[in-house]
Amino acid sequence: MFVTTADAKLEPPIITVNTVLSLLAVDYPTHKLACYVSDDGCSPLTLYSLVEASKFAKLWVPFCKKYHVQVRAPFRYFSDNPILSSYSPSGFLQEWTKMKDEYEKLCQKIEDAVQNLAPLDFSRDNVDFAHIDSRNHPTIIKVIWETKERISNGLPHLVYVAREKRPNHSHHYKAGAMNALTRISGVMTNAPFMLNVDCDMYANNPKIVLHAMCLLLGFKQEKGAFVQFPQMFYNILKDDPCESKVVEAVKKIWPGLAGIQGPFYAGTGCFHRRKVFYGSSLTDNEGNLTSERLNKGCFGNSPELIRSATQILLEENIDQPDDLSCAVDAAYHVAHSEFEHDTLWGKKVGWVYGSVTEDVLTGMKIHARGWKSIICMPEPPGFLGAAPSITHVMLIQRKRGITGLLEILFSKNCPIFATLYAKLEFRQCLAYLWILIWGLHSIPDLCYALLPAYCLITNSHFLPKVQEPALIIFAAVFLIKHLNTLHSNLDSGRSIRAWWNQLTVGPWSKILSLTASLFGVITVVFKLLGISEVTFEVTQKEQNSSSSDQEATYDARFTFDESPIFVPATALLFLHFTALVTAALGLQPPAHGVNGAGLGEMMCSVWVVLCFWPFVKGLFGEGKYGIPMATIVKSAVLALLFMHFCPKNTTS
Ligand SMILES: O=c1ccn([C@@H]2O[C@H](COP(=O)(O)OP(=O)(O)O[C@H]3O[C@H](CO)[C@@H](O)[C@H](O)[C@H]3O)[C@@H](O)[C@H]2O)c(=O)[nH]1
Ligand SMILES: [Mn+2]
Repeated sequence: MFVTTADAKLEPPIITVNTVLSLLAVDYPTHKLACYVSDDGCSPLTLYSLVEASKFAKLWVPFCKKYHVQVRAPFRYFSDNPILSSYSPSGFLQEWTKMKDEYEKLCQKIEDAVQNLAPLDFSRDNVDFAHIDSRNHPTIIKVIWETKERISNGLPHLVYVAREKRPNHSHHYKAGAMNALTRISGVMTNAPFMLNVDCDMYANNPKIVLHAMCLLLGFKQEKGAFVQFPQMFYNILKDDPCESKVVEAVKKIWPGLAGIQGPFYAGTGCFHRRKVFYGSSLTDNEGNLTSERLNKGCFGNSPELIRSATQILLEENIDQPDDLSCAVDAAYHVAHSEFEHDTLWGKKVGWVYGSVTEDVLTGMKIHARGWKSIICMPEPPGFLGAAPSITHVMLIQRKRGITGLLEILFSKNCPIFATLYAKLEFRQCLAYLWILIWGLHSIPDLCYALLPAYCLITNSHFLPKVQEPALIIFAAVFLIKHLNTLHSNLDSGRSIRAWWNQLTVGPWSKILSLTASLFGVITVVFKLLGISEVTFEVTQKEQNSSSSDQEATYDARFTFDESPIFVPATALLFLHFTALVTAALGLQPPAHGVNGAGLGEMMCSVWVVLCFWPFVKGLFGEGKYGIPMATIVKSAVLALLFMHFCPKNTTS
């Protein structure tokens, strides 16, 4: 079980701790489990929090198992009061209260450490954390808890890992972290299956491992490379228009994919077959695994790793070390920043490098070797995470996503090649293309958003006039589109209210498109031109335990900063204001006959302004709710430039 975290500030340790606790408490023989936490931030706070959490886990895990607790992430569990029915076993309430006390103490300790109130006690290990720079440090591996006795109802192993980082070595962000974890766990415990989650995705269903094992084991012919649980969120508001997208994906697109080669790998909430990461193809029969493929050039210079990989590939019995500490030296060796040098890691072995959406890329490479993937949607959902509630975070996330997907599209990893030269099925390829070109929508979106303003300013038209019957076609398209969303909303059991939100806030998708997606496209163009590098910006995570206190509306959540990402949309708005004023006052000389702009263009222009309503509010907002002056000036300049280049209509 792998958990990744990268920054103790953006990803508060208490969130990671909750995820880890929910994993330590799953229903499965514990001596078969181990939990590894990768900390790319190399923060003593994270380690301290995990050490404290492991002490709490000794009470928490037995409590969960004794009372069959469903949600085993304490912050979620304690956010509801216990349902005390006549069935509550005697003593439950006392234990519940005690557990809640203990959890609050744990939170307090972590909070104190974060606020720098309590000195962190690393008397044994302080050498490691002295003068740590998170971008330049040696490997730190700490076995926080080790199950000595092989009993099935104890605590799983818990290991903290901060892989070596050096400024002159690319660490490949999350993909690099996953590869380091794969190797470290390979030499330490070498389980044939690996679960990975982001630090904010807790296990919401204690039976997840059993569900996944049912799908991965016990078939005569194994086909499934990984079992993906859909990415779901706990803090989605009622009638949230963003939810409708998620629901649609889960209800329609994922099951659709399941009929081809299976769902995409979503980067979190996924159980992988380890041997797939070691390069095994579906049709490889054991004979293909010659020792030549298991050499240093492939896996790197670690005899322990090669031995463990051999056991996995040949499906031999796995010899687990009696004592994890014996394996720590080997683990340090494989976590070295230079270890991957001249090996196939990141290419044919492990998570694939070359995109900030390493998940889609890695999943595609697995499908290209002929494997299938499996979707698993138990009730209650397997994993839940926090959806970003501030727009700013959403924009970063979307921009990174779009960038990563386009990186794949414009590289040798493009799925078309995988279909032509490897085993990616044609329809699966189409599915990948469908998602990879997502960001390119922003270009037509931009053109369409400019069109009405352009027409009003130059007094030309793109729509038929009111009296022309052709207008019906346009009106009908508009109507049908919205009736269709209404239908799909009602179909998935959501209210008319949700549909209305989608209609009014739905233009959000336009905002995202003309801010984040557009910048994603620009980032990729810059990368292709060799002007700049793409980096993985980690998103801010927050812990909101109950959704009821989140009555905030979407507009109220819209925050701005100096980032250039807001410039195009603001400029667009200025343009439409100018256009509408021009048209209303009839400042443009009328064009010949019926060729001028008409009601249609006006309505479209108003519609664009409505779509960007949060920006209109932003113009008048204050503090983080207002668009900064610098952005306004830049946008105004951009809008003026556009108007300058509009062809002038001269009266003749
Ligand atoms: O250098 C890094 C950067 C990130 N992470 C971890 O990567 C995860 C995802 O980062 P986050 O900022 O939360 O990005 P999201 O957009 O929420 O992530 C989605 O998109 C990513 C890229 O497609 C996938 O890797 C994730 O699994 C998927 O949840 C987090 O656990 C981070 O700690 C690292 O371990 N090392
Ligand atoms: Mn995330």
